[in-house]
Amino acid sequence: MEESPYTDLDRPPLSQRALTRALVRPGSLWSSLTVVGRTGSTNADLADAARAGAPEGTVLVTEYQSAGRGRLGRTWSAPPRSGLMFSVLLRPRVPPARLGWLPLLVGVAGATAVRRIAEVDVRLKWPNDLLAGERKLAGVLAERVDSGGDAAIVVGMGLNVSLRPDELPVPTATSLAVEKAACTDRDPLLRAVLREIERHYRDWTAAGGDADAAGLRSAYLAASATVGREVRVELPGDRVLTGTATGVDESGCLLVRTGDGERAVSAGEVVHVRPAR
Ligand SMILES: O=C(O)CCCC[C@@H]1SC[C@@H]2NC(=O)N[C@@H]21
Repeated sequence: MEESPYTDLDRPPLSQRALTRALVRPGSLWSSLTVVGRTGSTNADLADAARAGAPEGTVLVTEYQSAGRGRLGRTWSAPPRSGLMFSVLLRPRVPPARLGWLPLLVGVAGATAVRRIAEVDVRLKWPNDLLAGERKLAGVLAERVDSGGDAAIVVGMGLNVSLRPDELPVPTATSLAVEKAACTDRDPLLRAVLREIERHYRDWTAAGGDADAAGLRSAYLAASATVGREVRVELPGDRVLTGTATGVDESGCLLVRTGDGERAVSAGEVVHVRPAR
């Protein structure tokens, strides 16, 4: 088996038993919760499980990933037990045009949980990066899986928890420890994130994926660090868009007012230029 490049195991493990007892209950969205010591990517594992017919609400958590996936073809890595890295399998019955709100929903849930448990003031860079100041604390990757029938979507989150400054993957990243969080215990953090996802997901699916009716758009805008700012958006295919971010549409696209009118962006890397006046 491929060895981890890290030797520092001076960090407490997650408790599958306690997490399962707290989260996997009759009537709960979460149907099973598994913690593994290591894997390639929890998103890849749950995509395989989805194709094999795994039910909605399957949760996979890992202490270490050797091939963690990020948005836009990037990677995600962290020393063992230093972060929260998990994926959930969801099968939302909402119109396909509204599915773009699901990763935003998970971002809102993460931000709420981190604020409450860790007492760190986080905001969301569109679509769903959790920022402390302008530095990235967590990211979300949603991947659609073709498993026949309803849409199956695997949503994964990586949250930097106890990484020291020298362990951060890039200078623009941060961790709860670096931000002097009130709590860096991953069990309560994971419980809070999953409970927040469940709460928003129930409201959103009950509203047929309508982000306004579910109160999701207002929650997202309240947490947004992007809307109202001047932005540069690096679009797929080396194109760049500049303008002012004005909102998020019913599909979860970022609306940007440019010199040529308003554009709806469905994918890309946002760079905050400076506050809009
Ligand atoms: O900001 C990003 O680019 C998204 C990062 C998402 C990382 C998480 S870690 C758990 C899950 N499994 C993966 O392979 N990726 C996501």
